[in-house]
Amino acid sequence: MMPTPPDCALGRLASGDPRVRRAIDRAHCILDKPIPLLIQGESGVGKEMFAQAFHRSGTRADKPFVALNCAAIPEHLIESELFGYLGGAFTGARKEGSMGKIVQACGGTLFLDEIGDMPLSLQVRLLRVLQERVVVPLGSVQTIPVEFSLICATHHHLQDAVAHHRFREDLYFRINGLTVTLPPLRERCDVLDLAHAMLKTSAPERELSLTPEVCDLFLRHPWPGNLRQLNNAIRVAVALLEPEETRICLMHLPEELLETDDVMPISAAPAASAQSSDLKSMTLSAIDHALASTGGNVSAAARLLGISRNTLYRRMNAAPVDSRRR
Ligand SMILES: Nc1ncnc2c1ncn2[C@@H]1O[C@H](COP(=O)(O)OP(=O)(O)OP(=O)(O)O)[C@@H](O)[C@H]1O
Repeated sequence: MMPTPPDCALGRLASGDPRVRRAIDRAHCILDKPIPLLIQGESGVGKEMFAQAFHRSGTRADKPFVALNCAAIPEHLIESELFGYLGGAFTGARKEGSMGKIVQACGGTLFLDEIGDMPLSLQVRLLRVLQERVVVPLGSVQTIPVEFSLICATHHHLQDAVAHHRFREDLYFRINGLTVTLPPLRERCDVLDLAHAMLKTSAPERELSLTPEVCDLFLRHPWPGNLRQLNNAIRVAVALLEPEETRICLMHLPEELLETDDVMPISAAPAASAQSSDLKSMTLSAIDHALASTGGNVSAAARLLGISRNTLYRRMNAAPVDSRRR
């Protein structure tokens, strides 16, 4: 499998994690081929961002990317949103009708988020569209030919849903040309890389870093909200930073991160002592992760941790042998 070129949108998705890298490379192999992509993973792992990057990397990049979240709208509305309708097709319908997401996506990409939550009755209709490549809007007898690239995403295990008759097997085989699974953030080894990339995006004009305590917390936190939660934490921290400050420390983080962690709560840790205890409390897991994600490059690991190279060497040498085996 060829590595994804770094100059396309898929290649630019920050990832030092081998599972994500493999998902990117596999998806890149089917770019511009008539193979539907299915993206699995917990909420907030970046499924929609992955789908958008996939769309932007292909020849359809300048065509529409049309998304529909099947879990976010009621059953009767999904039908009209997806297939469109003629004016007056049902009570409350717009006078001028609606072309529907499938027709809007023609020539581009249709992204069906939370496909596992699509009601069974609509699954039959979607299957027909995918097989026959035509849409019949509600209230119409005319067929509209459609051509689009399909990406679906779900946090459900679709094979289980098929086994429990909540998802049609024939539709499952239609939509999973290639399945990629994005791991939850707690299992990724590039949490600090992601945090730094998000820092750059949140404050492009500033040279900001994370204190070792923050790195340590980030590495230990279970991140139930995944990348969405990390991104939110970074945005909050940047907003709370004083203009002259350049280091994100614990006091800048959202409270729920500190409450669910065994780090000393901020109420008991005044800002000054939080700063001075940074280095002492930096655990070896932070150092190990930083070294692992930089391929053992001490200078890069020190930059990632927001400390100098010499300080990192001192910290590594001071580490008791037993604790290094943790
Ligand atoms: N590769 C990435 N780099 C930086 N930030 C990211 C990345 N992927 C996701 N994010 C951040 O996480 C947020 C959630 O991403 P996204 O909506 O793609 O997740 P999702 O898995 O589709 O979530 P859901 O299942 O809840 O719809 C995004 O708004 C973005 O802020």
